[in-house]
Formats: sequence, structure tokens, C-alpha cells
Amino acid sequence: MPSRQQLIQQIKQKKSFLCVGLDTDIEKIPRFLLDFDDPVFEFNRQIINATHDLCVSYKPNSAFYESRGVKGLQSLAKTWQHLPAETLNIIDAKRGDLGNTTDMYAKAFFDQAASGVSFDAITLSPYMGTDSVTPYLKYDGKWIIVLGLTSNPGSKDFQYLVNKGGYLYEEVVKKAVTWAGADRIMFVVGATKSTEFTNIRKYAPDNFLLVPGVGAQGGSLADVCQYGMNSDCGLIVNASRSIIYASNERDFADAARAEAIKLQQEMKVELEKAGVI
Ligand SMILES: O=C(O)c1cc(=O)[nH]c(=O)n1[C@@H]1O[C@H](COP(=O)(O)O)[C@@H](O)[C@H]1O
Repeated sequence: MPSRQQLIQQIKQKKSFLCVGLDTDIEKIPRFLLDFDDPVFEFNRQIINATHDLCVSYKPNSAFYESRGVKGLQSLAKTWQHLPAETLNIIDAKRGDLGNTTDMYAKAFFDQAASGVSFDAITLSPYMGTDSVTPYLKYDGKWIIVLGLTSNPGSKDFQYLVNKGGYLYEEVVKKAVTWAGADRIMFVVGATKSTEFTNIRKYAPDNFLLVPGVGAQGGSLADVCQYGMNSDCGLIVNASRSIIYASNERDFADAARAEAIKLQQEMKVELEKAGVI
């Protein structure tokens, strides 16, 4: 489980701040994998083996596993076991519920003895407030990643409501930074919102931002870096479909690696430009 310093160290060493999203859909993976006992795990295993030197994080999206019931949870547990120790291994669960229920979600994703998995970080919806978030912080060293400003069109419905002269998403970030230090809390900010990064940085100058939305959703890496990067990098940029489904044939892992290299090369240039490396 990387600490903030270890994460920064890894970014400098790999010259990358890439997170590979494991949004593994059994309908989309190459057909030949269906001959394996656990096709989803086999797909993830090959993707991880092909990309781990190019990325600093992996993010399985829980929905893709939960949707397959017990089998899906088994694939998720096996995938977790195969993830490298040095990468920040995020479960994208977008949970948010009140205290005692949150204790159960925390066990489900952070407590290996209870559930068989122990991710390093979890994505959370802040809508239910402080007591829906803080129980996760009882787990030493684990990270929480709070939805700040999301990448989807529906983000306009609530996140841009004006409240006390600022947007609701700004209030979320202002409040959430009081829950923990920049060594325990990150924010999700969609790559499709690049100019808003300046705003977020006013309230969260040091926090890492998890940025989905490059690749399939059309966000620009250069814009994200221009407005969101800080002196430690401060960004983890996720790409899921554009990497993992780069090919639907037997060469899928090589094709994923080629896409990851393209992003890593762009990231290296941005890190050099900002003086991080
Ligand atoms: O929390 C997230 O990761 C997330 C937040 C957000 O605002 N937008 C967003 O796309 N995501 C997730 O990031 C991933 C993006 O996948 P691709 O669009 O295929 O790269 C999916 O797992 C989404 O659920």
C-alpha cells in the first residue's frame, strides 16, 4: 500500500501517473478467453502483466464484478491477489451510506480477513456527509477518494448548483479536506472538466486528484496537466476502455501495452515540462 511519498517516488521512477482501469466486461473480452476457468481473471492477469511497469495504479470498477454475482466477486478477489504491491490499488465502488453500514462496506473492501480483499483506496460519494466517509479512515494507511467533480453529463444536475456564492462541488472539496490530510484523501475530478481544476486546486492544493475521462470520454491530458498538476504531480489519470479493449484478439495484452506506452510517453513530457522529474 503506497504512502503519499511512495506514490510520488513511483511516479518519478516510472515517469508515469497512469491508472489502468479494470472495467472488465465478460461480453467484451476476446472470445478465446472463455475457455479459461475464470475468463475475467485471465484477462486481468494478462493486462496487469503487460502494463505494471507503465502505471502507478489499477482501478477495478466494482460494478463489473458485482454484476456477475459470486463468480464476479471471485474474479475480483483473484485479481486483487495478482495486483502488484507497489501500485495504488483502488476499488471503484462509489459507496456512500451511514455509519454502521459504512463499517460493513469498509470490511468488504479493506479487511482481507473478512472479505478476501484489501484494496489500498476506495472511491466514495460524499452526498451523505461526514459519517458516511470517516469510518474508512479507521483503517491505517488506506486512502479515501471522494467524488469532487465527475466527468459525466449528469454532473451538472447537482455539482454545479450555486450555494453561498460557490458551486456545490467546491463546498464538497472545502469540507472534505477537513476529514483527513493529503496523505489519506484524494478527489475524483473528471478530465472533461479541465478548466475547473484551477478552482479545485484553490481548496486542495496538495491532494492527489484521480482523473478519469481521458480516452473513451474525450478529455485532454494536456489540459488536465496544465490546470491540475502540482509540484508533486498530484494527478493519477485513469484510462479504462481505451487501454484494455485496444484489441479484441489474441494480441489484446500487447495492444493494451501499446496504448499504455502512448499515455506514459505523454505523461513523461508533462512531468518534465512541470519540473517534477
Ligand atoms: O470514480 C471514477 O473512477 C469515475 C468518476 C467519474 O467522474 N467518471 C468516471 O468515468 N469514473 C470511472 O472511470 C472509469 C472511466 O472509464 P473509461 O471511460 O473507459 O476510461 C469508469 O470506471 C468510470 O466509472
